[in-house]
Amino acid sequence: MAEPGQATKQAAKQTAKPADQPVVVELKGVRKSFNVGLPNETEVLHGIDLTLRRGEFCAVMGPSGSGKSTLLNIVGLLDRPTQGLLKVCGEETTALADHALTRLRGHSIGFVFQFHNLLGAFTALENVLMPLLGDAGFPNAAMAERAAELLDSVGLSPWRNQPAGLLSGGQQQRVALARALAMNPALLLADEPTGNLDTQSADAVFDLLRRVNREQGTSVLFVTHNPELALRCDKTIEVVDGRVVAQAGG
Ligand SMILES: Nc1ncnc2c1ncn2[C@@H]1O[C@H](COP(=O)(O)OP(=O)(O)OP(=O)(O)O)[C@@H](O)[C@H]1O
Repeated sequence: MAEPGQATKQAAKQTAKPADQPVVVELKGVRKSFNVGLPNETEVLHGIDLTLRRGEFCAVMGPSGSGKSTLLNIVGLLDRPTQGLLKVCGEETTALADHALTRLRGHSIGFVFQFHNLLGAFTALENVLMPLLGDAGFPNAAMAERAAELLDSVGLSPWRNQPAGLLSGGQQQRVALARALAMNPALLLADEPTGNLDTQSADAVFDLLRRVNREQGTSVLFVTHNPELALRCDKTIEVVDGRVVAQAGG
């Protein structure tokens, strides 16, 4: 069992990415409360500052209930901060209308979750096609080709016509990653994508994330409870009780 802070200290020793890359995500004093105005109002994030640059791969660690998913939901524009500033891909988001947030999210952000939310009765290929469809009712040849390429890039070409529900957990997570990459997002948010997998499958999914990050310059926020995987990231932040208590690397 790693000591608290060990992962962040060791990550600091790793080589940092160049600091002159453009900023993809910037949070300043972000606070989040739930049940605002009700007797059970609770502040879960207490003023988070965070900068993520193009091509940076940042682990987010911290105990259960510390606010990691809440933070990812805010960065992913699925939820709004109660206070503070959030810039995504250079756009200040806090004053944006819902439809503008949806547009920015769709073009700039890919999500991979612990429970990958694939449609089990649909094939691997169909799952990857979903975000490419947009308003189109049916996929065109270019969409089908892109989905096939994405599945190939995660090593799943032979399984493209398998119903997703029949694939192994690791394979399903790779389909989820291919789906998240469909729109070529600048930012990938991964909330414990390896949490449900055996060590070998977790390593394979992590290696894929790392490869995408290195080859395409995708910035990644990667929530994990696994200190060994955190050590392989460019930087690590530790969130405890809604505050960033340690930051290393970057
Ligand atoms: N919609 C909500 N309404 C009220 N409280 C919430 C809501 N979502 C999260 N919380 C609370 O916010 C706190 C932080 O939750 P969050 O899921 O962000 O933690 P976490 O660090 O991701 O935990 P885990 O590692 O277990 O996934 C918890 O106390 C949780 O109960």
